[in-house]
Amino acid sequence: MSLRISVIGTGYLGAVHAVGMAELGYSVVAVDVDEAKIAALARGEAPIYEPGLDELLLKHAESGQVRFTTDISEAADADVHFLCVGTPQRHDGLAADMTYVHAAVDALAPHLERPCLVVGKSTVPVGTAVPLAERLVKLAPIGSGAELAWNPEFLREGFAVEDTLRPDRLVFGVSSDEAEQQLRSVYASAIADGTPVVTADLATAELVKSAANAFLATKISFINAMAELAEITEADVTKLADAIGYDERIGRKFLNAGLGFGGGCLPKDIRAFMARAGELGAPHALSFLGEIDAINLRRRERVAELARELAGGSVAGRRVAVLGAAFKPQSDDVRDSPALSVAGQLHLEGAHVAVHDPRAMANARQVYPTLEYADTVTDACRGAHVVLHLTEWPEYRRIDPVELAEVVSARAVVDGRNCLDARAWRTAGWTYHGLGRP
Ligand SMILES: NC(=O)c1ccc[n+]([C@@H]2O[C@H](COP(=O)([O-])OP(=O)(O)OC[C@H]3O[C@@H](n4cnc5c(N)ncnc54)[C@H](O)[C@@H]3O)[C@@H](O)[C@H]2O)c1
Ligand SMILES: O=c1ccn([C@@H]2O[C@H](COP(=O)(O)OP(=O)(O)O[C@H]3O[C@H](CO)[C@@H](O)[C@H](O)[C@H]3O)[C@@H](O)[C@H]2O)c(=O)[nH]1
Repeated sequence: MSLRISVIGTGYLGAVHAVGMAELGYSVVAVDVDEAKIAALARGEAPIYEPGLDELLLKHAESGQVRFTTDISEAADADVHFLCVGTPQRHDGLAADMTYVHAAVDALAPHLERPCLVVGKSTVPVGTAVPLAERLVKLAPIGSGAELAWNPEFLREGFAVEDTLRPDRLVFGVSSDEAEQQLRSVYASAIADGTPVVTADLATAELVKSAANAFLATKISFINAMAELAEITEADVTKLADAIGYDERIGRKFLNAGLGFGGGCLPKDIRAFMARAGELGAPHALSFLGEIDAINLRRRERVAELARELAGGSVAGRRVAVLGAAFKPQSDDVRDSPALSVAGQLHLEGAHVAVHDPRAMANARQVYPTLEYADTVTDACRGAHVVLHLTEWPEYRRIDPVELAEVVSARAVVDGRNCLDARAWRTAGWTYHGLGRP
């Protein structure tokens, strides 16, 4: 009989994971406490924008391969339960808020009458899983045989469906051979296609995830530190990245200098990692991540500063067009969006900020309701004294600077992602400013 899977938490990770498991042929029940989200998913409507998700969701919701519910007791019969709830940054510090993980286990455990594997996918501080396993066993009915494993998730938003169906690696944090075998059967098709598997203890699996995101954040801040120097020396950080990236030990990926990293993962994960190191008595081990965070946040301030300079010293009373609201292209996610952070700052300084984004306007409006939102790039830029290109949607690269010049008040553009055609913009009479790119 095919495996029965439950997925607890249907956000950016869980919704895709649930649908991905259905695509692999498993019978899936997906649970969330958010009634509106579950109602939308049950209708076959994805509550997030993620390329490829709509089609798969519709197919599997209609066929009943995946069901959505707010009633966690409906997950009781699953063989494998994936925990995909949020672990955001706490409001009172850097550490991860583990409330949702605990609540999910507390709600699920009493229903686990039969042997099953509960698999954590959320990103958690190292040292979470062992006590969580004890909590699970304590709250499950006596003799239920429920066991905990950790299988961190590495998907990228914008490529989430692809990364779920064809992961580049699998990490299984397990306490028994049975747990490993169960995870191997869940992911049998990816493993048959050659996806490498690293099997480890629970702590290693947790640590791998934090380490991966810390490394990615470090790579981005490294190149952005180079961009700071390139800007002063009028060197070109994009060429620098190409040149060092040809060294296979370095690699060109994640060396795109610009406005820096945001989103629901890298910023909060490096902070939680630092906080955890402190709790473990090793604060110095990760103190460099504080600098990685600081370099990253300086990029946002630099773009705000350039906007002020280009607007004649202050943005008060000036019109600023912000192209991009999502934290990255191909996503509607605005969590810790660098673009919106800059937009919000300039708005606070008295600018009239008009934002455009192909997918993230509804989410942006919820977080920054006082900004203006324009349906088209042209409308966002009408009368602008400065245009800020802050999220590199492909359509922004196709903007004709000659046409756009007709609607702005001043031809000044900051390319916060260093990917517009600088020569074309300058030829059309614009003052073009990249970040570490002359
Ligand atoms: N977003 C990503 O690309 C990604 C990738 C890898 C790992 N992660 C990690 O996965 C976790 C989830 O991230 P996300 O981006 O999907 O967050 P999210 O906020 O989009 O989704 C979390 C979901 O969990 C639900 N939830 C909260 N408490 C619940 C409970 N008790 N029972 C059932 N549902 C509950 C929320 O309503 C929400 O829908 C985080 O730990 C994150 O770091 C995320
Ligand atoms: O060269 C680069 C690459 C990325 N970014 C920025 O970095 C952020 C994060 O990008 P990316 O890592 O592609 O997006 P996420 O979807 O947040 O994915 C990260 O976070 C997930 C959640 O933990 C992990 O699963 C993924 O492996 C990890 O890449 C975005 O703001 C990007 O604009 C840069 O500034 N320069």
